[in-house]
Amino acid sequence: MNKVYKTGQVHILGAGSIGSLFGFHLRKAGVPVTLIFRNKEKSARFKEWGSRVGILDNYGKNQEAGETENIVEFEGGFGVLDAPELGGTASCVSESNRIEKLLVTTKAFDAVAGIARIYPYLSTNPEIMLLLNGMGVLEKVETFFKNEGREKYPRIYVGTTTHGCMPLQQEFSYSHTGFGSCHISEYTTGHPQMELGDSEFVASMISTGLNTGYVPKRTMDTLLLKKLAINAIINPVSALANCKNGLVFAKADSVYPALIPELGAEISRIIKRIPGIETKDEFSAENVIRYAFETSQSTCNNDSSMKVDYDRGNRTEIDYINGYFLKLGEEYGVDAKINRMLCKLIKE
Ligand SMILES: NC(=O)C1=CN([C@@H]2O[C@H](COP(=O)(O)OP(=O)(O)OC[C@H]3O[C@@H](n4cnc5c(N)ncnc54)[C@H](OP(=O)(O)O)[C@@H]3O)[C@@H](O)[C@H]2O)C=CC1
Ligand SMILES: CC(C)(CO)C(=O)C(=O)O
Repeated sequence: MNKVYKTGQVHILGAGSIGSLFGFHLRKAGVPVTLIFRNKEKSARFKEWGSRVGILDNYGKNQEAGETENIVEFEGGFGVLDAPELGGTASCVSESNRIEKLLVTTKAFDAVAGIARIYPYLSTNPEIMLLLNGMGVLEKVETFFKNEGREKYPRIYVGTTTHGCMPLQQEFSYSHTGFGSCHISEYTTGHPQMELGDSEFVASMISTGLNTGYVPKRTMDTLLLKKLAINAIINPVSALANCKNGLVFAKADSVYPALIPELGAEISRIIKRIPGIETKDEFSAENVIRYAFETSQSTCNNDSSMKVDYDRGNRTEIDYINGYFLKLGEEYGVDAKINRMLCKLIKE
């Protein structure tokens, strides 16, 4: 059995596309996983379904072909947090079974409220890994734990991923449409930086086979900005143009050819004004557009996470993505008019 089998339970807050994808591969690597659903109805449906998650490995293949075939499932392999805050009974949350390792894969705007809800079940020094798009969540999570009266001190990791995953019609089943990578770093303040391999949680994530690695914080800062730029191009355009990631550039070109070049140039101007960004060449307009193009192709069959929400009439992460560039633009004196327009169009 895999070495990581002995590591503690990983709890996943946000068992949607990305949470289920990582949960599935953690289980495959022998890591015990408990999913945390929003309410007891969903948790009951999951148990009735056999506590399994289905993943269709569909990268590089035609999305239309055999969608419901070849879904690999983890039969009865997942625990479910059954806590009163979530409408359950807390039967599985004893003193000795507090949440030690929490993977947060909610949307950016749900993260803090979700953590607050399960706060009573966290151990005193939990490890919390934020694996979500957009910027600004880390600061909010830090503020939450620093609030007066809180007596839990988490070790915090931040991750970013370019895997593409989207829901299938069958609940608890997802299509892994784009095989990307995942990078993780530690952002705990007031603690020495860890060395690779220092954390069983990080080791478990690396064991997933999802092309996951640990990087130093400096590298991660750059990766997070790159991913923000990628999402600021692919996500709103795919939602507004109603297309899969692979068609974002062609659709934008046919409707408004200047959109992506102007957006890329605007993002580049903003990022270059951020003090301390050493790798300014990496953020030339040309490179920003290239990163987005490459990700649109490696996840060509994916519906971006923003498109999924936009189509369903749900709240989107626009404020944490293009809205974040808007805020940076205001701070550094760059008129972020294209980002402003995209925020407005997505919210209309
Ligand atoms: N999908 C993709 O291809 C990629 C997504 N990302 C990023 O990953 C993050 C997750 O995206 P994605 O997986 O697509 O989103 P999903 O909407 O599929 O998943 C988010 C999940 O969080 C759950 N949730 C929200 N609040 C709570 C709560 N309080 N308690 C328990 N569960 C909660 C939601 O539950 P409910 O369904 O009940 O609302 C939902 O299942 C986002 O930041 C996204 O931008 C990054 C790379 C690729
Ligand atoms: C990698 C990509 C663009 C995959 O669709 C994504 O991050 C998202 O959908 O939010």
